Amino acid sequence: MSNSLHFFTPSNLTAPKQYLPKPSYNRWFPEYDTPPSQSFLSDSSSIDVDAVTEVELKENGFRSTRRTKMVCTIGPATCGFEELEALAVGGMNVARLNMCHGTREWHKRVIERVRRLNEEKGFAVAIMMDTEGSEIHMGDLGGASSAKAEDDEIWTFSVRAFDLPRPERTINVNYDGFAEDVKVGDELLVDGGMVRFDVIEKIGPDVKCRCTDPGLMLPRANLTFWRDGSLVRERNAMLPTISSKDWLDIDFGIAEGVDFIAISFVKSSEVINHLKSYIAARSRDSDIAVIAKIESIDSLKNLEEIIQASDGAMVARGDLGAQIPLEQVPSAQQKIVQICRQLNKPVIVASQLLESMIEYPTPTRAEVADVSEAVRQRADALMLSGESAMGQYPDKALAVLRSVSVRIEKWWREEKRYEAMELPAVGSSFSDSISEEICSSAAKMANNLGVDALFVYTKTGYMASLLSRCRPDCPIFAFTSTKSVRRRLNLQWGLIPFRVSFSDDMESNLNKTFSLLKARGMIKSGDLVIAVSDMLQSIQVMNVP
Ligand SMILES: Nc1ncnc2c1ncn2[C@@H]1O[C@H](COP(=O)(O)OP(=O)(O)O)[C@@H](O)[C@H]1O
Ligand SMILES: C=C(OP(=O)(O)O)C(=O)O
Ligand SMILES: [K+]
Ligand SMILES: [Mg+2]
Repeated sequence: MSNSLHFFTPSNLTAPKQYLPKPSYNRWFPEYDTPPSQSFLSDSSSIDVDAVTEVELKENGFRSTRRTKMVCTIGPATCGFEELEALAVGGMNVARLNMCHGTREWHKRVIERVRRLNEEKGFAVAIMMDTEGSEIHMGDLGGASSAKAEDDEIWTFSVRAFDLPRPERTINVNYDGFAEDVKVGDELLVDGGMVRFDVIEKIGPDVKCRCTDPGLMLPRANLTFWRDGSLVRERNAMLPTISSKDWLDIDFGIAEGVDFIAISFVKSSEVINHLKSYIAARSRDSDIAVIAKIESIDSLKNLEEIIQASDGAMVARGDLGAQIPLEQVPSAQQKIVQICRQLNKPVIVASQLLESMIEYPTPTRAEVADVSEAVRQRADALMLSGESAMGQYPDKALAVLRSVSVRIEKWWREEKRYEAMELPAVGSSFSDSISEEICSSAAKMANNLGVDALFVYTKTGYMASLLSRCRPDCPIFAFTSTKSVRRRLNLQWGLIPFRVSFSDDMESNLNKTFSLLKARGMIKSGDLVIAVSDMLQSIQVMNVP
């Protein structure tokens, strides 16, 4: 059975495509026992599918496959091949490298391991490089894992570099103008208020401070200072969003072919546009996506233009919570997630999701509620930071994200709890508008007809993102012909990306993918599927033969 609706654009009106040729399945029938590594040869009869997704699909069935994607920050706890593999098995879709920490050599080795994992074990883990940015932070504590400040203690914050061992109660600050900028009487906050000091005296490059709220300070913790109840940010506004060290890291990221570059402390859309042209001029395929981190007051002011210019955004609650009152972070998160959805950009909710799991094997009830809320908001992805980078239980933390996601997504579908979100038109051309209409109609049909899966054939990934944006009840199988597009689609809600070569002939594409997926036990005869593509603007409803 096959029903199709066609929407002709001016271009395909003049050259209508031959449609509905006779199906021929056997040609495409793959070997059952091809190990993932061998299916990576880009011959036309192979399909690349994430080994973990395949297992999840078979275990949970179509409908209960996880829709929310997972990003893990890689650090000392997870940089080894086996630890990376454990995260990949646990469902990590994107590995994040935070350039605040470690050397380029260290990051290069991690990238190589992730690549090897993908090649040898059939994963499609994407890589995100996150810039350091030029905000003020402490030094690395000379190798110590933390420093404890007690009430009333006097500590020295200084721009001087110290010889090791680090003098007692002394903290190095990365920013040369620090001692000039602070004033006696300012309040100095470490990591958004985890530890607080009053500035009591300035002696040349040294700033003496009295601890007013004791606590643990971690290496390279963020520093902000407050005067008369407001954040002092004049100087920060003058620092470049992308520092000279960041540009070197970006060159490194381009050379390594990372999939995403996340930019810290974005203030306006200009820097995003600049970086995008920089990347386009330097990387041949220019398929590195740029993610804007929303973590400053300025980024909140220019939210829409920043998100519009970017390929995605991150709600970076760590620094955001240091710049705006904590009680405003949840509404900012809700707003950022909503704008991203409306502008069709993937959004990551980050920082402290399962903070207690850095030390403990189970999360707090409040953390589970926080993760649930992000899933309920239908964010594209959740991110682990310290939990996976340096925590005791990275795999357990990932398992919590996974199980909470699957549970909340199911609850949402069963209870139909979604408020219908108004999705404004995002495209600029008539053809784009048609694609949007096709995707929203296909998603609606999929919900109303209770289909098993949406199939989308997409060269650039755009059509897949439009379907994802509708957050349909069924999973979306996204077929694309390049590895890089497939890895990038990994960040988007509900997409199960496959790499497969296909032609302009939809009927043969469908037959080919049906038989490839049937052979792997991922679909079966009789399953109801709705298919769309960006080559032929049509919606087809069909049972798998
Ligand atoms: N590449 C790395 N090398 C060493 N430690 C790291 C690395 N990446 C992350 N970490 C550790 O994990 C913690 C949490 O990571 P993240 O949230 O990305 O950084 P930050 O705390 O600087 O915002 C860091 O504070 C640091 O202790
Ligand atoms: C993710 C964040 O950025 P970073 O870890 O680089 O400070 C954050 O501030 O929440
Ligand atoms: K960073
Ligand atoms: Mg940050």
